[in-house]
Amino acid sequence: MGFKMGIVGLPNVGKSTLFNALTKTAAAQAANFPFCTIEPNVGEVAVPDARLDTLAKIAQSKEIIPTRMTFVDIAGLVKGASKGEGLGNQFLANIREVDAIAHVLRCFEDGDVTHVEGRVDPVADAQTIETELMLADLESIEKRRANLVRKLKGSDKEAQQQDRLLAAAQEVLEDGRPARVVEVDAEDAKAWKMLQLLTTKPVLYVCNVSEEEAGEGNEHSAAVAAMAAEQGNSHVIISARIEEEISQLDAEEAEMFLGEMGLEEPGLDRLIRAGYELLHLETYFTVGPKEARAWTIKSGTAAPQAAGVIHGDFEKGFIRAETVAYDDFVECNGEAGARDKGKLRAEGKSYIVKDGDVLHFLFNG
Ligand SMILES: Nc1ncnc2c1ncn2[C@@H]1O[C@H](COP(=O)(O)OP(=O)(O)OP(=O)(O)O)[C@@H](O)[C@H]1O
Ligand SMILES: [Mg+2]
Repeated sequence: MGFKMGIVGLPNVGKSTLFNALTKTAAAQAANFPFCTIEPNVGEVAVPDARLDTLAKIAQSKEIIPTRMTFVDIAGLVKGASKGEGLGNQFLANIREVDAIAHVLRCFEDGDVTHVEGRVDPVADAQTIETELMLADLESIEKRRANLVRKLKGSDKEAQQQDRLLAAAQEVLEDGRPARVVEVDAEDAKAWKMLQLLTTKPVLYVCNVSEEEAGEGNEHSAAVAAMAAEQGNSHVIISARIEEEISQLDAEEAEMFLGEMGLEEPGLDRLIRAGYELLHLETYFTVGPKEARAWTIKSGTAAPQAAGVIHGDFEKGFIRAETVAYDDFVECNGEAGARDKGKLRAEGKSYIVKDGDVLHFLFNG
């Protein structure tokens, strides 16, 4: 399925620096994915997961293949983008296509790097961008509702549902709030998502701080943290500059560098994991002597659909899944041990796959 995060923010806040750092990681592992096509501003990034290495060691897998997430580096938005012909609207269309937004906020003071508004104030910047996204949503809602008028005269159920949802979004937006605050029933969830409103996308704030502040952050990132908590959004503190430097080092050098900076892991790993959580994603594994591989599913996915992530035929011909929980797999030192100790379960079509499951699918095909 492929989950996409859009990197969004004002110009010159460090979006491309971050994107470059992220995609350097992917470049190093690109050999594992010979068939993956990458557009210039779109990059696939491996999702770091220490469990995969542990599983590979136990099963003596020849290859380790992490699961991946897509990042899209979107050009800077400015005040008035929602009204802008051409580029402004083009960028907004790019945002429409992503599943979640990584909103980069300039939290570093550096006189040499120009801030478009001439001051460092990430909370105000966040509001500038959110306002543009809200205006863009309002405009598209008005257009769409106008187009629905004719259909509403008949008894088109779908049009009625759309119009009702659009009206609910319009009401909060006119009140100066993002559409994500609208509470949506389960029956409307799909149609709501299909509206692709920009301000319904989950947001992760990325506080881009200076190199010295990568560990603890600063007053600006603290202000963002407070804003995020109030909104129910999450945030990470990162120095895009450092991440870029780290991404160019080999594993050993990177570890030394991190140690010197007093950091436990690259900020990118935290960012990717936060994005994963934001999208309610989970990982299951397939493990054998050939390869140990991680796969991404939405939380709450049933076994046949989880199998479908590997191949459509696995889903169509699904018979059952042999399942070992990650901890059991490690404790029993592999699948054979798990089987001996009765930790290998056979699960049917209604089984909801759990994060960390090691799976083996049986199917007709
Ligand atoms: N944490 C940081 N500390 C200091 N300088 C930084 C930091 N992050 C990025 N920069 C610098 O800020 C400048 C702008 O970065 P970058 O080009 O990544 O921004 P951008 O958001 O992609 O801009 P645009 O929207 O114009 O494409 C670069 O000179 C970059 O080196
Ligand atoms: Mg850029």
